[in-house]
Amino acid sequence: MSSSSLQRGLPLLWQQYTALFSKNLLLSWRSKRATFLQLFASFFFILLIFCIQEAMEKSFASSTALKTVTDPTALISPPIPPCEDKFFVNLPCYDFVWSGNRSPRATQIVNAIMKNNPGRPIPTEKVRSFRDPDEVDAWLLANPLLVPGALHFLERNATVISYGIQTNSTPEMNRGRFEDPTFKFQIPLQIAAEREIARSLIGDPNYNWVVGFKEFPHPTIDAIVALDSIGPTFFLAVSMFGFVLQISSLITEKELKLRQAMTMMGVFDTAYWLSWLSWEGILTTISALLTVLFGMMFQFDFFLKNSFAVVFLLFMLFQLNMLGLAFMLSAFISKSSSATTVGFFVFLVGFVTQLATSSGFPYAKKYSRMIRALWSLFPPNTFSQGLKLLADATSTPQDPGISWSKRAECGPNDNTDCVITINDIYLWLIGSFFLWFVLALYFDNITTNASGVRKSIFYFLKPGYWTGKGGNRVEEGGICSCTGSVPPVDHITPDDEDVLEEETLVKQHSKDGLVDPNIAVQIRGLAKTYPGTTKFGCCKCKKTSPFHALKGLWMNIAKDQLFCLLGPNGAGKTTTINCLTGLFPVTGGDALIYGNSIRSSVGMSNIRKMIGVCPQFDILWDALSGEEHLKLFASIKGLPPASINPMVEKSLAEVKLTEAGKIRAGSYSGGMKRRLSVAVSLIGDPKLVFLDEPTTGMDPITRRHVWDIIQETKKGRAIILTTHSMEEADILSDRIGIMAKGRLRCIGTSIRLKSRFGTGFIANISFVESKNQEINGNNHNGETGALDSREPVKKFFKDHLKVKPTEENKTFMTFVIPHEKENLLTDFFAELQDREEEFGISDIQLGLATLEEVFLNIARKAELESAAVDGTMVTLDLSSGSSVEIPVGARFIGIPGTETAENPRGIMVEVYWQQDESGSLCISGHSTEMPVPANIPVTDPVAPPGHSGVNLLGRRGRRQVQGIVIDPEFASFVRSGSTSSRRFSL
Ligand SMILES: Nc1ncnc2c1ncn2[C@@H]1O[C@H](COP(=O)(O)OP(=O)(O)OP(=O)(O)O)[C@@H](O)[C@H]1O
Repeated sequence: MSSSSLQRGLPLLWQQYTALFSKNLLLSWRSKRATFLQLFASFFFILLIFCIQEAMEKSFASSTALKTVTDPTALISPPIPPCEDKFFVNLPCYDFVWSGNRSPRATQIVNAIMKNNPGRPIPTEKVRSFRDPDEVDAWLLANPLLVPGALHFLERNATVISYGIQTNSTPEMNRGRFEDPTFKFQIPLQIAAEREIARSLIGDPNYNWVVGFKEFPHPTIDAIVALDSIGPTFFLAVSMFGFVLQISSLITEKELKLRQAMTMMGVFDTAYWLSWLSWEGILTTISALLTVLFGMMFQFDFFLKNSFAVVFLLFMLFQLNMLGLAFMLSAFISKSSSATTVGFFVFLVGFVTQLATSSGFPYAKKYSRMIRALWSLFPPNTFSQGLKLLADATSTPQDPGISWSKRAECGPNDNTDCVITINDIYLWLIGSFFLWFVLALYFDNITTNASGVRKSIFYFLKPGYWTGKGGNRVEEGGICSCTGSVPPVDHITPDDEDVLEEETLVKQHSKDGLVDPNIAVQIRGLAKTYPGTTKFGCCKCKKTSPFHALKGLWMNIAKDQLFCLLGPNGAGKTTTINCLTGLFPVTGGDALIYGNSIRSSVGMSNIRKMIGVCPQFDILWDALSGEEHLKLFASIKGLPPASINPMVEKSLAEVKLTEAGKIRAGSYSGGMKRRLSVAVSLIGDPKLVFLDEPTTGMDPITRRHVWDIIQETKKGRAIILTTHSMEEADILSDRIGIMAKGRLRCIGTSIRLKSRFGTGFIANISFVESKNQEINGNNHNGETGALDSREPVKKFFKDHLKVKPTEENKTFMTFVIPHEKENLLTDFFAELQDREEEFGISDIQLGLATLEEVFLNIARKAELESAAVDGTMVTLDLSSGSSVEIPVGARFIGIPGTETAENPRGIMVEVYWQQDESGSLCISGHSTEMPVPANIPVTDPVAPPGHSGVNLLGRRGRRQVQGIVIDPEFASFVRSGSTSSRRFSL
């Protein structure tokens, strides 16, 4: 399938939208628990409100507060209650105390009060008497909470008895019940005192004294009391489920670079956002609908009396607003684990502002419009006011609620200070939703993505953004960080002849404006410097200095060619790929991909249609299967719908994932994930494929299988492959470029590199076992004998080529023959073959050095080059037990202090290097000690920058001895650098 047959324009937008929508649906379906909570959380909260209301009704059972009272019944002569009935009392308590006990008449009156208390004569131990009110006060002060009140009698004369009442006037609340001291205690005590005083004065102990008390007729206070007060908080909590889930889905896609992968596949931002908006919009609508239905199910007047549409719209618009807010906030969050924290913070802020809203702020005439407008931007506030309006409209049985037609009118209960109607609330919610959504899109573009790039602050002012022809240019660094000035990279003329030749060729093409039809990618002086940034955090300033990751790459990559980019960690391979795929803006130079410049937005959008990328890390959704991944990416890429299913089947079969095609990628092994990533990169038959370490984590069999796939797909397209496996590079590549420290160090076919940078030819000589034994005669066991039998061969090599075996055992010997002896080899091996029988040789193999050796050589030289500049040292432990510090990558090291009469120039060793698991260079061993050749004159010791002077162990403190570098490369780096003194000059 060629890029020309891919979908474009509106059909592509629609295809991407439907694919992304299905992806969102699948993700929600696969995380059922979270989706269930999002939809049904309202049920639990409404149930809770219902329970709270029931509990309130129970505790108010003795009061008429929650009942409608139209014809209040009179309370006739209520009795003095027992003191234990009080909410807060210390036992044993008194029902009342009194003063005036020196008056017999008062004593008689009190006795009558106790005896005649309706329904319950008061026992004597429940009453306490005092002489006068002062005594009572002193006692009350010393004995709190022992009595609800006191009576004070004063007999003035035979016909006048004064009395006074003293009560604890604090009203009290306990578990939702209310105790008013006037009704609970004072009135019964007063009635009792007056009744008995009257009887005493009249002299008739049966005198009838009836007093009745009636409350006002009043309507019920509906359960909406609960909804009105706790409703806003509870419904805010309901919306938080969706809010947190939404933020975490968006951030996860950003964090796992899934968004970036989709962008590289050419996803439209519009399709991406619309797919989220519509799916979450559906969930929100269902959740709002269920909230209203649950409210009706629990028979709340709030939900029953207000029109269904009015209530539903309020809940739906509110939840949609919270969604917009979630979209917007997600632009500022980089870790999905922070979603809950952000959700909690928003909830807390919402809770506080809702409290203020419930208390009337700022929806009253005394507050300015401006304050109201600002306040209404935060969805929980408007929602809270909406709930209040609807609750007010159903607060009494007579209130009919708000109907759809009356939504723009002020309710009957709030028309005195009516500044906002439910219709205004809708308008605010719709307006603020669009505001949040537009801000979400804007911030999404101008905040840095997972790769640390963003669009400019005014990107939307560029016409190219709207026409689709450009406007995709990205910048580096966050909006709150200032990128420092980027120092230019010095151009260094390559010292390798092949690299220089390639550079000259590309420069010539570029100068002549020539586009070679056989070239897929032409890299023209590509440079990339990660700018140093200064980030202003809360209390500190973070500074990083600029880093030159690519220092000018020039090369051609032909069509139908697999170009392998090798290099140690940090060489700049991934940076090259990211620049070529448009993920990072380039600092200098350019690259043409099939004639399209990566620096032009139009070029880049053309390039995206013809490339496939398998990034270094697997970019997959754990919850989607292999098949679903391929379908999604194929749809994003724009494959015609009819071709998607056959393509997916074929692709799965190619990467041997047919069986696992329906299994979720989360349960794939590392190798399976890589294979799926390779399959994704090949979707749509791209003309250029980038494979960044595609076989990492694969077992040898699968790796070979993937090699087969790559070999197969090589036909008709260019592939740029990076790998740390030399075997892979050797087998697959048509051409290899080895990079180190941001520069191309060598380029050519595998054979060319081996012959130029390997130590030479490797000759493996195998011996005939029986011949050995024959020569050994009767010494069958002796190793010495076996070795002696090979002496003639050793001598033959030494005499003709001046080489010793690097490895030897009973049955074979290995010799490394330097390149300069190449012209002697034909005659040498011809003679060796002729004398095979004489030497007891069974087989002779001659090969070139391995690519690994070439790679290590190049990496070692690059490390040494940078060690000369920045002084990176490692410790070399010598077999003699001592150790020296040497620059990373140094090959020949002179050991200071080993000069003797026999070896006037001292001793040196050859250091062997290898790559560790992380790809860094480390010492693997060293050769036996040997004298420093006589032709190397001894001068001052080498002191790379950062290392001040030589410190010989024991002479100055306990610092390490620094080895003396005898590598020619190091000498030349140091000479061109800042350090001028060397111990050996070459
Ligand atoms: N966003 C960034 N900001 C600053 N420096 C970066 C950034 N990305 C990469 N680098 C640095 O640029 C250098 C090149 O990195 P790059 O990822 O291209 O190396 P690589 O050759 O792909 O290595 P590997 O084999 O480990 O993948 C490294 O030293 C790295 O630390």
